[in-house]
Amino acid sequence: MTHLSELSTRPQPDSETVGASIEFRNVGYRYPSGLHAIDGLDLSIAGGQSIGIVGPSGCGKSTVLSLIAGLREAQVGDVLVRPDQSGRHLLSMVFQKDTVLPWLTVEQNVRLHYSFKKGSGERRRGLSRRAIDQRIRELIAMVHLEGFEKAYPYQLSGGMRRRVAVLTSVAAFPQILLLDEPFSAIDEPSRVAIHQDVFDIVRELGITTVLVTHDLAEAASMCDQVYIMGPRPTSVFSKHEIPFGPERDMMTLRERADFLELYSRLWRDLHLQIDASHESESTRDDAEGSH
Ligand SMILES: Nc1ncnc2c1ncn2[C@@H]1O[C@H](COP(=O)(O)OP(=O)(O)OP(=O)(O)O)[C@@H](O)[C@H]1O
Repeated sequence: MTHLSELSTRPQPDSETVGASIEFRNVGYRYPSGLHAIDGLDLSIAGGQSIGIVGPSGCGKSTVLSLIAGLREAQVGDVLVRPDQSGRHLLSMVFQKDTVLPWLTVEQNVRLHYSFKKGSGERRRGLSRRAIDQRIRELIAMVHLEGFEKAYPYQLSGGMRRRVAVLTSVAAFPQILLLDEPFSAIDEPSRVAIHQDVFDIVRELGITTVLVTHDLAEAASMCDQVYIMGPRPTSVFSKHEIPFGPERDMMTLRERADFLELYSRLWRDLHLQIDASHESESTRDDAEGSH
């Protein structure tokens, strides 16, 4: 990929561009229906760090993201999102479903989101139309879509559309990026290539990233910490430090013995929680059946 350090768009990294920090303190959340989704959840994410959230199906992972995004409010405990000092756009989200606008080309989609960049006012600050065009081109090059600027989303493969979706979400240079199973619908080789792009982009831009996924290898390769969640109402079952550092080659990482060893530790915990989730579901069914 093209490194931002080679680009004129590179935001000036300084102590202020580190991304927002996020903390959950003993958080509990119930849906208005009464369904208890989260109970006693503690999480701590430093600015610029990437964490992965993995757990049994339906345990409450997406609910955690909606609390960070402020779409829902916890009834118990505190969700603290502390912006950095940069004044950057606070938060962007990428979902599993396509969020690319189908009536705009790749370049127009990226330009639209770039225009959301907080405090940019770049035309007003005297940046010429040509310079902005150059920045848009550079952003597109970051995800290897040169030559597809004028293509519409329907003319792209699933993997390419995902690249555009991720690119639009980082074009506004957010402090936080929330990813909700964003790559699950794409084939494995494309997925690993996109992991590399996203990993490099969020590192370079200093974006705090929270990734919800069912793919343990994805979490282990892209994150600094992985949290394995327990059954609903969910809380953290175990937290794992990922030791692979800021320079990672996604293609070869999966072949390494230390990666496979970590993967098997993660899997062991996830397996336990999947079993626990089945047990608590059958207990719930029994309790409901006895009424
Ligand atoms: N708006 C809602 N009202 C009531 N219950 C909801 C609502 N949204 C989700 N739920 C329920 O809350 C629980 C947690 O949902 P959530 O989507 O957070 O789980 P998840 O771990 O992300 O699921 P999955 O692994 O299947 O993507 C589930 O039982 C779900 O059915």
